[in-house]
Amino acid sequence: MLIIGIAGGTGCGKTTVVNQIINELPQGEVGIISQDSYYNDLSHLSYKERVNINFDHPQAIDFDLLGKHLTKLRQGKAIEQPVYSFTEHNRTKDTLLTHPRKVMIVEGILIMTNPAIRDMFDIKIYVHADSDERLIRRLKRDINERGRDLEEVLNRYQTTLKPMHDQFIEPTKEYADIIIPNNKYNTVAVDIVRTIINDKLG
Ligand SMILES: Nc1ncnc2c1ncn2[C@@H]1O[C@H](COP(=O)(O)OP(=O)(O)O)[C@@H](O)[C@H]1O
Ligand SMILES: Nc1ccn([C@@H]2O[C@H](COP(=O)(O)O)[C@@H](O)[C@H]2O)c(=O)n1
Repeated sequence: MLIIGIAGGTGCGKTTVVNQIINELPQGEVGIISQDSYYNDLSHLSYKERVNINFDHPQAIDFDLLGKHLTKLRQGKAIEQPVYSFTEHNRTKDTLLTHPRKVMIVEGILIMTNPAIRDMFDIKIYVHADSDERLIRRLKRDINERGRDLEEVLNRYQTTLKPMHDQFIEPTKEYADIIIPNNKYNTVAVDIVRTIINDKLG
């Protein structure tokens, strides 16, 4: 199994790049794990308390569970990937049965901040987009798809998102084997990663 980690700040285009990579690859050969599925279970907190959580700090992630799941997948065993709700700020009761594949892609803002998780990646990719571009994308996406408003996104940006990005996320760029510039759609970089994966798939 080849495990590829794809990190980068919010709105840089990780999910989009992953979808572009797997598009045109044989179905059933590549699996996806999203870091968002591994936000800590916050069922013990009220909605009001959950809203105030710093979701951009490494401590917001259940890296133990993510590590256990990646180990199981490497052993050829299926896992029950949690399903996350951005409107509830919590895991749902659902899980997604995720089977091991020849290539597993793990994507998320904080996945390279944890040394044990980082070590599990055979290839580490960092997607870069400038912070103004990321903020614009995030505003549009969170308002259109994640039930947020302008005030919420800007407030979160100033209080946690930007400081956590500078402190924890951007520094993980130094661990990357490949950095994908993504201010514009980057089909060349996507093709290169797809070629590497195709090689592995034989
Ligand atoms: N290169 C790009 N140029 C313009 N918009 C993009 C680009 N890549 C992604 N987007 C858009 O930006 C938003 C955030 O992208 P997404 O892939 O969800 O980022 P991430 O997973 O890194 O947070 C989405 O609405 C997506 O369609
Ligand atoms: N309840 C939550 C949990 C996380 N976020 C934000 O999601 C961002 C990470 O996801 P991307 O798809 O953008 O990589 C992160 O910046 C958190 O602030 C949230 O808004 N609400």
